[in-house]
Amino acid sequence: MNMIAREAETQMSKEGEGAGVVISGRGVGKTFANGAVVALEGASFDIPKGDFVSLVGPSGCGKSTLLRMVAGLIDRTSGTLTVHGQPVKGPRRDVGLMFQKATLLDWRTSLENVLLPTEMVRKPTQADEDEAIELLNMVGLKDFVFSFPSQLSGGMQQRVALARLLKTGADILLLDEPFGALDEFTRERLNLELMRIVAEVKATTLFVTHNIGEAIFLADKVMVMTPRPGRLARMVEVPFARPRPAELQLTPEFNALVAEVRDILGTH
Ligand SMILES: Nc1ncnc2c1ncn2[C@@H]1O[C@H](COP(=O)(O)OP(=O)(O)OP(=O)(O)O)[C@@H](O)[C@H]1O
Repeated sequence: MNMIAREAETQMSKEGEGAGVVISGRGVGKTFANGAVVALEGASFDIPKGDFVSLVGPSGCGKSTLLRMVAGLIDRTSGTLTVHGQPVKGPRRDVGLMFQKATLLDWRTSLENVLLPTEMVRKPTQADEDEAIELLNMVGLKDFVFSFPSQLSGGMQQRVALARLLKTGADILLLDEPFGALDEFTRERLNLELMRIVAEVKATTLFVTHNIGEAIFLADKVMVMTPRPGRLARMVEVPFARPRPAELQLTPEFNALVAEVRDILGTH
């Protein structure tokens, strides 16, 4: 990145912090294969502290790419991107990522899996263990603290992964279709719990999904993306008060917003 871009990034980060913005992008772009594949182009956005933002868009529009750039796993090709006012240069402790597949270690219990990120940096203490058990309680696995992944359903494994993510202490959660591989019933239940948990830990959350209803139901804002090249088409505000009962999804107001997002995506 050149000097001017770095200065602009620093200036922008100061402005962003003042406004309580946690993640900020200006003209963020990413190409692969020496520019042959434009995964994302010109994405500009501000995500305030504590917001839940859903990313929706067709397959290949750059949702995961954007998430990976925010996580510092891949570098951007253009634009500026800051987290907590600092240019993203690599993975950060306060940013945690969760994928569709839980990637738990089979030979470790739920508790031992949740303690893994702590073990990477130091020897876990009794307080760490207590906190891990509390987090497993929070995600509804009180009775499965000493179970192994093979003894858990897919939904339960994702719950362990969520507890493991929370144990890192990250206050920015990047969730890439975390419940996408689960059946609809389990997914809906986990979504309700996720809403409760992120509010409880006051996390700022970016949540990728293909499901428009789910995106709206969970979020304060929906980032609607369009493909080839991936662009941020609109940031749609979700006006519904919290806590949100599941029945909200049956109301005309909710369905009107679903229709609006479909319109932007051109999927009517
Ligand atoms: N490492 C890579 N090398 C080459 N092309 C890539 C790479 N990663 C992503 N792409 C391309 O960039 C574009 C955006 O991919 P990305 O995975 O971000 O989309 P997505 O919106 O998350 O898709 P999906 O909803 O299917 O997960 C796609 O065209 C994809 O093929």
